[in-house]
Amino acid sequence: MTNSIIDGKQIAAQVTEKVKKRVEDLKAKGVTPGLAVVLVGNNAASQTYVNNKTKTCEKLGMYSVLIELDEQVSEEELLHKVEQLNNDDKIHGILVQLPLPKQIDEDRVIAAISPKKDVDGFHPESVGKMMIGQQTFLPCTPFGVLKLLEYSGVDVAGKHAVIIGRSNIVGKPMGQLLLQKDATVTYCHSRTKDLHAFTKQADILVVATGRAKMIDGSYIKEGAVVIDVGINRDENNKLCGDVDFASAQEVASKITPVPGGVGPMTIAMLMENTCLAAEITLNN
Ligand SMILES: NC(=O)C1=CN([C@@H]2O[C@H](COP(=O)(O)OP(=O)(O)OC[C@H]3O[C@@H](n4cnc5c(N)ncnc54)[C@H](OP(=O)(O)O)[C@@H]3O)[C@@H](O)[C@H]2O)C=CC1
Ligand SMILES: Nc1nc(=O)c2c([nH]1)NC[C@@H]1CN(c3ccc(C(=O)N[C@@H](CCC(=O)O)C(=O)O)cc3)C=[N+]21
Ligand SMILES: [Mg+2]
Repeated sequence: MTNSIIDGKQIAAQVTEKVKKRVEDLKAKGVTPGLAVVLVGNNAASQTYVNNKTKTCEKLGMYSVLIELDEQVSEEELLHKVEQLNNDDKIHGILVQLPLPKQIDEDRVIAAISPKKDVDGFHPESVGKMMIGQQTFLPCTPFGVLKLLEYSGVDVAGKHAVIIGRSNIVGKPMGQLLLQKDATVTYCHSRTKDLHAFTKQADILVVATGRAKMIDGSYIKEGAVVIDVGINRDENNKLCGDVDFASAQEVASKITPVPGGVGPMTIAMLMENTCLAAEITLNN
């Protein structure tokens, strides 16, 4: 198969270049887009993503604050913090890094974020609007995958898209967004019987399971487009996806690597959403 590797880092750079111009316009009008990232506890992986987010903000001339709370923080304290950020005019976007420790009800925290500042697109109001095709903040990872496909010249309409994974933050919204682009969508998950039978029919295969290298070339139809959302560590502690890249690229026509695929797009779309949030406040 003559395949091409989808360069997520490069496409993310193109997306953020456009955001940078919008940030300059906003600043000329007296508004600096601001993002608050709330990190509870000191999970090493979360720390990396969170650092990427605040670094990218700075590069684009955006304002960013990182709020680090103790692993033991109470739900009440966290909700109080979110409320402060909701009322802070310098902050246009709020992201509470997931997962949260077990004493905290994630649904309550997400629901407490003002939908106007919900740049993750996880609030029930945002999810509902997305479902019915109304303008809203789209969740960054699936939104980033749509952009990757668009920039790579993959036409989604009429294609069979198979999503492995049905989480609220990746799999579920991914299927909805592809459906809105006129794909025929199949969801697979841990209870799916005969996964092969479904994946082998996929023109576009999106893998978001959190299982290192579980999808090898044998699951993939010749010429399919393969999008690997997974971020895992392999036996040598090296970053790897949910797809076994070496065997998958033998059969795929286009494939995303890990790192350098979906991850950088997630960050780019977060920047775009934050910029959009600031533009909306300026126009209201
Ligand atoms: N690149 C990026 O920007 C991002 C990457 N990620 C990464 O993407 C991956 C998925 O994340 P997330 O959606 O949050 O994970 P979750 O653990 O919330 O969901 C995993 C999904 O995969 C399904 N699944 C698990 N094992 C299998 C299996 N053997 N066969 C079929 N389906 C299976 C589960 O099914 P069931 O529902 O039945 O349990 C579930 O729906 C992780 O590696 C994560 O680190 C996540 C967010 C952003
Ligand atoms: N409220 C919330 N919103 C999120 O968007 C969210 C979250 N919680 N919790 C965790 C997941 C994971 N996630 C990633 C973001 C960037 C990379 C990323 O930048 N990856 C790079 C490098 C990764 C590295 O070097 O470790 C790459 O794949 O090339 C990865 C994963 C966002 N998430
Ligand atoms: Mg919890």
